[in-house]
Amino acid sequence: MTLITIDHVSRLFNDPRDRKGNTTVKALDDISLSVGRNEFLCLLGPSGCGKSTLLNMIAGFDKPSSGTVSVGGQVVTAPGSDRGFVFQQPTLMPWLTVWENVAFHLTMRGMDKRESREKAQRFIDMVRLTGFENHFPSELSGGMNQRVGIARALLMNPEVILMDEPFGALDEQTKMEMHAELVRIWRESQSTIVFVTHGIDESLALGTHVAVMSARPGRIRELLAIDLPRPRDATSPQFNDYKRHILQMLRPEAAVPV
Ligand SMILES: Nc1ncnc2c1ncn2[C@@H]1O[C@H](COP(=O)(O)OP(=O)(O)OP(=O)(O)O)[C@@H](O)[C@H]1O
Repeated sequence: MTLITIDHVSRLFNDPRDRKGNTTVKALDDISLSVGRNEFLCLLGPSGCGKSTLLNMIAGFDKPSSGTVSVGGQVVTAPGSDRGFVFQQPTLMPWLTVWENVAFHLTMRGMDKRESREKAQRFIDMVRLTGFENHFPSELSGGMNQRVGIARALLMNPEVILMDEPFGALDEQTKMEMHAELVRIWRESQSTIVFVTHGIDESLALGTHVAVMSARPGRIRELLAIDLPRPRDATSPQFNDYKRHILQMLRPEAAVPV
């Protein structure tokens, strides 16, 4: 069943180099895409192809210049609690503990401390931070802080989790561990994920689908359904067949001057 529909979406920005605002930059050009419930879609493409712009429009942080984005049949006009967002940096409050960060949205809504603490625990356990509830972000590793950000997004029980290169700053080993954790969390929470990355391996490690985007103006070159068993083996011939296919799609892009 379709949960997210991106229907002929284009996005023009004023060219920041033109102070008078007479020229525009086309970041996205006529994107149409559907994401089914419980799918894990990776948006993959070179830097500047508009991945974050598209994700921000699903989140309701930005609006299309033309076309529409709908989630659950409703046209997106603003952020909403049906969509959780995990940023590249975890954006935690350094003066709050792990559980206070996870429960942030609940306490903001006026829920009492005991109840919000209880609600937060389930998600702290889900991201395997049990025992770290009273630690501060500065006492945790980058990967652990990112888990706090994921738990905070999950707590609102969103239909969709939107993730903008959340593991970009992590080392390879931690990134691989986080991939396994995220797949487990995705299955356990039965959520739908849209995940932005420029890593081919990352997209193939995670996605049920990979939307390969072209360099600016961003278009969908191909939507691939990834038919690989989990846990995914990055050394398997099938994994490398997908990788070769994507590389071939992206290769001519490298030659296009930006
Ligand atoms: N607010 C803005 N004003 C002007 N141009 C913008 C704005 N936001 C994005 N752009 C331009 O739109 C294009 C797409 O940007 P976007 O950040 O969505 O790309 P991306 O694929 O996420 O890149 P990266 O992987 O480097 O984060 C870029 O050329 C960028 O310069």
